[in-house]
This record gives sequence, structure tokens and C-alpha cells, in this order.
Amino acid sequence: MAAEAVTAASLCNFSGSNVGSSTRPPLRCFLLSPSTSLRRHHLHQQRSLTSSFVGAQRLTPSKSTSHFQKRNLSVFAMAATEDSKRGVPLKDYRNIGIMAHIDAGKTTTTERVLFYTGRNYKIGEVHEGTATMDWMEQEQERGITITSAATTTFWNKHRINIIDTPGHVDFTLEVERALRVLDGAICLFDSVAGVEPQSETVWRQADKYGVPRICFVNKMDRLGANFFRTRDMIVTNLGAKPLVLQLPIGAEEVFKGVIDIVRMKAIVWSGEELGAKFSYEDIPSDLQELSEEYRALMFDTIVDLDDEVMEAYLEGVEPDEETVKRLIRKGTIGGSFVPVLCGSAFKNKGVQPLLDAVVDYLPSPLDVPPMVGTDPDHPEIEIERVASDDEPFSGLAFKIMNDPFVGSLTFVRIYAGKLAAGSYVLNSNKGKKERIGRLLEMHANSREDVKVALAGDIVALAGLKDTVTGETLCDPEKPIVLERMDFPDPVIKVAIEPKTKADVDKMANGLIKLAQEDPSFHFSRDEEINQTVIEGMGELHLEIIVDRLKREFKVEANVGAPQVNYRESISRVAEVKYVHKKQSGGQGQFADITVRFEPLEAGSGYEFKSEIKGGAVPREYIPGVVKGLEESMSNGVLAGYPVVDVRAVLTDGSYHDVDSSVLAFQLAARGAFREGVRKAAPKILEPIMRVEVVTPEEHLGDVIGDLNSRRGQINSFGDKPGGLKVVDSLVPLAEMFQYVSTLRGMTKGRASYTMQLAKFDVVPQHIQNQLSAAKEEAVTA
Ligand SMILES: Nc1nc2c(ncn2[C@@H]2O[C@H](COP(=O)(O)OP(=O)(O)OP(=O)(O)O)[C@@H](O)[C@H]2O)c(=O)[nH]1
Repeated sequence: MAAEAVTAASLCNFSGSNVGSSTRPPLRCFLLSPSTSLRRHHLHQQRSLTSSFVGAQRLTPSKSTSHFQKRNLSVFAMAATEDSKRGVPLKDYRNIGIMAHIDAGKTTTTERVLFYTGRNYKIGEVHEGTATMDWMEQEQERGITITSAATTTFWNKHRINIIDTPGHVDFTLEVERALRVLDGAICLFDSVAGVEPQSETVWRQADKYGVPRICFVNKMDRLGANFFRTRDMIVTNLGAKPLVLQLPIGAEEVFKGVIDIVRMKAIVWSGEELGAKFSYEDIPSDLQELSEEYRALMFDTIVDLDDEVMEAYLEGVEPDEETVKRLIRKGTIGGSFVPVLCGSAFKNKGVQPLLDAVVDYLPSPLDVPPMVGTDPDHPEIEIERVASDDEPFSGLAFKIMNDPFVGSLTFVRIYAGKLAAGSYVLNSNKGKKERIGRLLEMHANSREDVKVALAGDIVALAGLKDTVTGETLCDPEKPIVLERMDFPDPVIKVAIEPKTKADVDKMANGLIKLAQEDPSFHFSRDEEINQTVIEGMGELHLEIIVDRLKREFKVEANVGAPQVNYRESISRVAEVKYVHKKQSGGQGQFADITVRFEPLEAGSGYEFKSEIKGGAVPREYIPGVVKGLEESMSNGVLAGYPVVDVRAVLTDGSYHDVDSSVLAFQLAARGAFREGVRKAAPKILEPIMRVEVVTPEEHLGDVIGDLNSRRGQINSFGDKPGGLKVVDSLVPLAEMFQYVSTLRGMTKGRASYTMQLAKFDVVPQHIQNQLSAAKEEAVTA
């Protein structure tokens, strides 16, 4: 199977020197970004805004909520009072993720973290395909991490929950999901490749969710490793402010360890095998001056965060280690800067200090703003949940996985309160109760049944029936809907058919399960062409779905050619009067409506509004109009694609005392839609992808020529270390199928690309004609 990106390793066959990048720290004295409190206030507001926006869109749960509340109150209360003694105080929790570009070493680093925290008994190497985090078969075969598995581990009496996040662009939704439930993150970079395109995407996503980060410059042992260049790229490519807390001792094959700028000590590893010992030593004399410069720079940066410390510092008193750590922690959590560390996960150097930094600098659930949700029955009312065991139970389901042993597992981040096995909770999005069968704490290669989970925990629940990703589970007595995630609509689809008739039910069952796990995956039955269609975020995404059908659900399927998810919309306002009349024999049908169709901003979807006055269309018939219009919206007039960004306003109409009915108005609405949309200058829209290609300079001409031939629009060019060029472009998705093979062929496998949805735009007229003709052909066939 073709992966959509070529590995970073294959790009970087240049020899490493520090060309163009100074080891010296940049000039001191720079302005800090907005103060901690300001930023947190902003973040808080941002979360609140999102939640009220989402709340307004959400369907209100049915009345059964309150009935259910009464019935199950006692069960919940009983279960929650069971033994729930907290082993680790909440302030010592770290819920973190590891984010990176593909192949930067996320899986290896996670594996090492699990080894050094003592939970991983037998370590797996990624290249041998046995890494324990990659527990799905095809991940092992492909050597890429697709799903986020949550793993609990312990370091220095701190409980660290790690959520593994995927690096591949087709799985950005997984990254978003993980970011939602994290309190902090490690951002990994390959010290040879520096900041790569996918890291930029993930970095922006982390900005969106206000996730504090520390950076780990990995692979310092590789040929071409360059710590300082990566630090510079954190400034130029990510617009972030790095705070260098470690300097490498050597690089490439003579990489020995790191200098700890906080303690002013060298940390040197005795070997490179798993479990190699390290010792604190004096800083090598050739690095003494540089270390002092970076220490001074660190002081300059952190003292700004505390007036008293600043005053003392200006008078020549350096803050002590405890104060330094406190201020680094404050600045990291407040987003003033990002600590930068380095090492080689593969060669077992730098992992323990990285774990110390997670504990020292990343936030606990108490350090981030309280979770804000809404009242299920009154979405306009906001409710806050402080991270505490004493608050009502509130948790968010962020991942569903099919486990071969336990069945379906729902991963939940508990924001507040306690959750007991055997208790009942409320799924407040659906207004349905769920019984908690088993509560499992997940480790990389083992799972532990626990009786009670507490605020801050990430646990897997077995036995839930109705809950899907993104939904809230809460105390039935104190219902809350936490923010829902926005899931992008799929951009690509393929027809799929089981190879044997006997597999029809099995396939349907598999598709239902997979769609529950992954909200960016949709499937539907197209009765017109008698086919099942699956939709997703990219070719690889759908290939993996088909692969999982085969492996997990034992369904062999034939798959059609991928197709783009086009949309239809209108360009101008048009009003139409439509009369539906049938009055020959028996009961007649009569409905008369006037509807105005108005174009809306991109991304607005579809809206209906009634401006009927004086009962021109009686109230009981309006649902008929709504239904008729809604049905038509899924089938545009040009080529049958869903219609978006349109408001339909019912402005006038008339009815007949005997012959009018809901059905007659429904049929009139369909007619009004057909005529009205035709008058409103309909258009077909296509997904346009932002495509970023990184290529050696000698292939730049070919890459650009090829993008142009794909209707691409080149936005900008840039330089990357090692004579690489970056081309930033917008290309219609329809032109990007199998791009990976073309790019490989054209550049001898030395270029890579990333791609994500940028916008929907109007297709050229000749393509519109082709799509309309194809639709007509399919209907007449
Ligand atoms: N030389 C060197 N190689 C490393 C290091 N860390 C990881 N690698 C190698 O880099 C390759 C990719 O590492 P992974 O850990 O799979 O990277 P990943 O970021 O999890 O990749 P995806 O799962 O595809 O996102 C593997 O062959 C690793 O052995 C390192 O510190 N030094």
C-alpha cells in the first residue's frame, strides 16, 4: 500500500555541519508574550465561546433525561462512595501527548519512556515491528502510528498518562482529539530535518487548544544532526520562543549527553544500550562559555515573570534552582516560551531528563483552566467543572477502540468527580444512561482493572453501548455537555462491496463499529446505484478502513476508484413561486409556496427561515416545507451533490381547506427547490487542498511543473536546511490521487509532501459540465 509521505530519513542524505546556524544564543532582552493570567483568561474565554457555539448547534436531549436522573440517582451515589482513595495527588498528574512529524521518533521515545518508567517489560524496536504502543496489526506492518492509545505510567511519584498521537496528515483529527484531552505536550523534532511541515500543523493545532509544550530535539546521534538549527527553526517556522535548557555534548556518532543549563552540570551516558547509566559531571571546558551564555539568557527570560526575582537579579543575585524551576514552569504553562531539550531516544540518551522536565514544567490538571460545558437542556447556560474529586463526575469520551479481548473500549478523560465500576452515568449528548462495566487502566502491554477512577484520570471503559467519540459522560444528577469537537466533513469517497453475499451483514456491522470509533469516517448506502459508499479524509484513511474491515471483521471487499466529495451551492438570490396541484378525481392535492434562496458564507451549511405572516401557510403545513427542502438539499440540481451554504426563506403561500396536506407542501417544496436553485446561478464546489512539498532543489522545476498541470496554484517557495526547497500550493483534491507515486518517481523518493483541506472552491465550467453529464448518465443507466 502506498503511504502518502516519504520518510524524512530519505530526504536528508546531506552531511551535517552547522552552516548557516550559529551556536550562540540570539541577542538577549526580548519582549515576553502576553502575561500568564491574560493568556489563561483568553484561553478560558476561547473555550467558553466554543462551548456556547457548539451548545447552540446541539440537539437538546429528550425529556427522558430527568426521568432517568431520578431513577438512577441512588445507584450512582452508591457506587461513587466506594473506596476511592487517591494514590497520587492531582497536582502530581501529567496528562501529556507526544506530537511530531512522521518518523521524528515518537514511537521510539514513547517506548523508552515506558521502559524507563518501569512499566514496559520487553521493549520493542519500531523497525522490527514490535513496538508495544503500535498495537494494531497494520500499524506494525506499516511502521506508522495511527491511533492514539492512552498509557498510564509513573515517574518520581508522578502519574503520567501518555496519549500517543499520530503524525500522518490523514489523521490530523486523531491529533485534535488527543489535544483536547491533554494538559501538556512534548513536541519532538528530528535534529536533522528540524521543524517539518507536519510539526507546523500540529503546533498550530496545539496553539488552538492552548496546550503548553516542551520541545525535544531527537536523533542527535544521526549524521547531520544540528541542535541549533532546529532551535532557530522553532523561531522562524513556528514563531515560538525557545528557552534552551540543555545543550548537546557532541553530535552524530560522538553525541555523549547533554549540559543541564539549570544545574550547570553535564549529564553523560556510559553507553547507548537500553538502560545505559548516566552520571552528572563537570561541564567540559570547551562548552563552559557557551553554557554560561545560555544560562544568562535563561535568567534574562525567566526573571521577567517575577518582579521580586527580577529586582534581586538586577542587583546581582541569581535565583536558586527551585526558583528557576518554578519560573520555567510558570512561563511554560503560561505560553511565554517553550523549553528546549535534546537527546537520542534510539541511543537511550536524554530520556530521563525529558521525564524530569515533564514533571517539572508541564501542567497538572489543576494548572489549566477549569473545563467549561453547557446545561443539556439550556445550551445557553454555561457550567464550569473544576478539576476535583468532589465535583460532579464529568468526562469526555475521546477515543473508541475495538479490542480483541474486551470488545469495544471507550477512552475517557475524567475532568471532575469520580467514576466507579458498576455505576450508571448519563451520556448527556444523547440523554441516555450507560452502565460502566469495567474500568481499565491501560499500560503499553497490560491492563489493570480498577474500581474507581478519579478526576484527572484517563481510563478505558468496557461495555458502553451508545457512546461515541466526542460525547460527554456525567453524573445523572448534575448533567453537563462538555464542548463537542468540530469534525471536518469527509473529502473523499469510494464505493465498497463485499466479495461474497454472505458478508453483507458482517460488512454493515464492521462499518457501524468503525464509524463509532472515528467521526471523520462516514458510510452510506446509495440506493440509486445500489452501492455502499465510504467517506473519509484521504486515500490512506480509507485504505486503512478497508484493511481493518478485512482484519478485524473478516470481510473481504471490492473497492472502487476514489471520488471527490463535491458540493453544490448558489451564487445569487432568487425567489420562486411554486404551486403543487392535483385535482383530478378523489382527494386532491394543493400547496402554494413562495421561497427565496439566498447564498450564505462558506461553511454555513443550510438554514431554513419562515417569514409567513397571517397564516398564509398554516403552521401545521410548515414541517412539510421544511422536509421537502431538506430532502432536496442532499441532491443538488447540477450533478446531485449535497447543497451547502444556502438559506431558504419561506415568504408567502396559500392553501386549500380540503386539498392541502403536509405531503402536498412537501412536494411543493421540492418543486420550489428545483426551480429556485436553477434561478440562483447554481455552482459546483470542490475541495482544494493545501499541499506542501519539500524537495531537493534539483527537482524543484519538475515538482512545480507537475503541480501546475494539476490545476495547482503556487503560493510561495521557501528554503529548508540541506538545500531543500519547500513549495506551498493549493491544488484541487481531484488532481491529487496517487500523487505519492508520481512524486516518488519524479524525485527518486527524495521529496515528501503533506496535504490538508484548505477550502471549497468553484470548479471550472468544463469540469462542471463533465460532472453533470456523468450524473445524467448514471441516472439513465
Ligand atoms: N538515529 C536515530 N534514529 C531514531 C531515533 N529515534 C527514532 N529513530 C528511528 O527513526 C525511525 C522512526 O521512528 P518512530 O519512533 O517510528 O517515529 P514516529 O514518529 O513514531 O513515526 P510514526 O509512527 O510514523 O509517526 C525508526 O527507524 C527509529 O528507529 C534516534 O534518536 N536516533
